Amino acid sequence: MVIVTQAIFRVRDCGLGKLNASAGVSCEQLYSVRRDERDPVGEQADTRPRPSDDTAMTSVADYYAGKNVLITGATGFMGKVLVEKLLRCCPQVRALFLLVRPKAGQSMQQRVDDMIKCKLFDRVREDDAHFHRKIVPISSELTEPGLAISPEDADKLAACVNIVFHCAATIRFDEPLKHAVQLNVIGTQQLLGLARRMRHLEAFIHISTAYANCNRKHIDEVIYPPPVEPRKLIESLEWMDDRIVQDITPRLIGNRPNTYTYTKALAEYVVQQEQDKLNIGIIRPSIVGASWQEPFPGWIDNFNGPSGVFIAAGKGILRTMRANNDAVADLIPVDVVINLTLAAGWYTAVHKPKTALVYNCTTGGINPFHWGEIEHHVMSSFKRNPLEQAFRRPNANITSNYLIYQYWILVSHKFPALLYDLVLRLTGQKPQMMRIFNRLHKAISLLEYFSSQDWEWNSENVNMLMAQLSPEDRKTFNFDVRQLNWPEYIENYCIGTKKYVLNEDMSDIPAARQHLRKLRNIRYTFNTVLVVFIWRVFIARSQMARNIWYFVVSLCFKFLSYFRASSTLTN
Ligand SMILES: CCCCCCCCCCCCCCCC(=O)SCCNC(=O)CCNC(=O)[C@H](O)C(C)(C)COP(=O)(O)OP(=O)(O)OC[C@H]1O[C@@H](n2cnc3c(N)ncnc32)[C@H](O)[C@@H]1OP(=O)(O)O
Ligand SMILES: NC(=O)C1=CN([C@@H]2O[C@H](COP(=O)(O)OP(=O)(O)OC[C@H]3O[C@@H](n4cnc5c(N)ncnc54)[C@H](OP(=O)(O)O)[C@@H]3O)[C@@H](O)[C@H]2O)C=CC1
Repeated sequence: MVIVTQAIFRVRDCGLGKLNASAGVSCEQLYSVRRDERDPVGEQADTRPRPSDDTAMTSVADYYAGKNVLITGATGFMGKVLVEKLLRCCPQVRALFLLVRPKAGQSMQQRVDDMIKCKLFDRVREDDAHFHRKIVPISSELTEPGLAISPEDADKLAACVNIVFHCAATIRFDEPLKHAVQLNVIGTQQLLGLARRMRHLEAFIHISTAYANCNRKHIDEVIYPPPVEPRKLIESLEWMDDRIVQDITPRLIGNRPNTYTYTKALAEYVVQQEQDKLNIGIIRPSIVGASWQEPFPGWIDNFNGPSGVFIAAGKGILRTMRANNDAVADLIPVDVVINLTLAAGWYTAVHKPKTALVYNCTTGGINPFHWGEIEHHVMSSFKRNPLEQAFRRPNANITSNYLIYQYWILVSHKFPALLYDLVLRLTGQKPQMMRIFNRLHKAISLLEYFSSQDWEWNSENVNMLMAQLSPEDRKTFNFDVRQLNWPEYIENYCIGTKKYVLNEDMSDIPAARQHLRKLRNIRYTFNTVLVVFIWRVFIARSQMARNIWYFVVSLCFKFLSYFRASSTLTN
């Protein structure tokens, strides 16, 4: 409560801040500190923002040359890809200021060091072994007053930053409303407050979601009126205790499925309020999946959205899910989203649109693919490239029928889990399968809203942006999803979950295939034993079943004798 109150005061303070508020520390002073220890290019780099007349004709990479970029959420899935792409394709970028919080006993510096060691950065490392010198981590917790940035750092940022990419958010579908508001709405307000202090800011790019307005079927590239005035909501949450907030959350979010989409809609409105003072672009990606092409196909590092479902299906745990076979699966590769984001940053800074431009970054209207097709390709891909130690052979079926779904949950999830746990108990081990299934059921129940229906997104601004790019930039910052070959993409996606999420070795595939064959044989044996057992029980109890059995057996016998006789005659 105290945090919310302080945050609101801070936001109000920020609201009074003037665009050119004195930062107290100059950009040169910042680099006098950083240059010695980290930034060898600092001497030559030009920190002054370029006038838009000069930049109007520049390429995207040229625009970012010499710029100081601030990124929130850089340790997240999309943030990492953004950092990588900027460093690789805009090598003249001056510095990347990453707002990072210490987490799980690690300092922000350790977290950034770990992040840049990961495979995602291999290509950047090849090009420039010292790329880390351009990265300047800034300690920040977005839910704290003033983003918990030290006054010195805040002054430095105000003096230097040219472009802001705001990626940080809570993307959990079960986030309590208060926390979702604190991060997604108040955090955004506070960042805008800081942005208003940035004397050389040219663009503020906010990452939203295509589902911010999922209560509508047709979604244009406009900011719709918010479900509630954010200020009023923030004021109310200030005095309400968590229990009350929990009780009223369903009524507040109305026909949106969760606090995530609700708070992202509020955040868009909050960002829009600044369009008179800042050059703003809003990116709305749909369901962000593994990379399509860059830095290499299939890169993914988390269980969010479809990735967790694919892995659970590949491991043979997930056998069914509620989804509409014919609904459009609006997946968008992460590299496409990042390319569009960087291009939008360039366009916003150079062309300075009068109002905030929204970019619906989706595939459904351009190159549609459906959940039924996804199911087919995911299953066949995991049969070709199996995951290690699968629980059962991959075989998931999606259905939109509630009763069929419940039937499969019982027969294919709960019954095997009970059986497996029984075996574990009997062998003196801790039962675990039922617990895993309960967590899986919670996850898929939160996703089914998105897989059971489809939406139509207008993408005029995306088309306009593409038309503005030079042919060269259209290749380097490619977001033309018409070229996306879905079966190939899904295959790489599944392999990516194996390699990068589960850290499995591709050389183990023969052993994994052998394991699947073993599971198939176990299944055949189990099914045969089951059928014989049921039949035996049935025969023992019913005269009619016995008669049918004798009839079938005698028929088979006659059939065999006939064949034997006819083959003797022909010989
Ligand atoms: C072949 C079939 C084709 C059909 C395929 C249809 C796919 C249909 C996708 C629609 C997707 C819409 C996406 C909207 C697009 C945005 O705008 S937002 C971005 C997406 N955001 C998310 O996906 C966040 C969703 N996740 C959550 O909210 C939380 O992780 C959950 C699901 C509530 C679970 O929270 P938790 O219990 O606190 O714990 P957490 O550590 O997060 O995860 C617990 C377990 O659930 C598992 N899990 C987490 N996420 C998932 C997941 N997505 N799936 C499975 N398991 C998961 C974890 O692996 C973990 O397992 P264990 O390692 O414990 O065994
Ligand atoms: N993934 C998807 O399918 C989609 C995502 N989006 C949007 O894209 C953006 C990025 O999503 P994605 O990369 O997938 O999300 P991730 O969950 O992977 O990353 C979230 C980032 O936000 C940071 N963050 C969270 N809480 C705080 C905090 N209190 N203070 C500082 N930083 C914080 C995280 O830091 P830390 O590492 O410290 O936790 C992390 O870097 C979000 O705005 C999301 O709404 C939109 C559509 C789809």
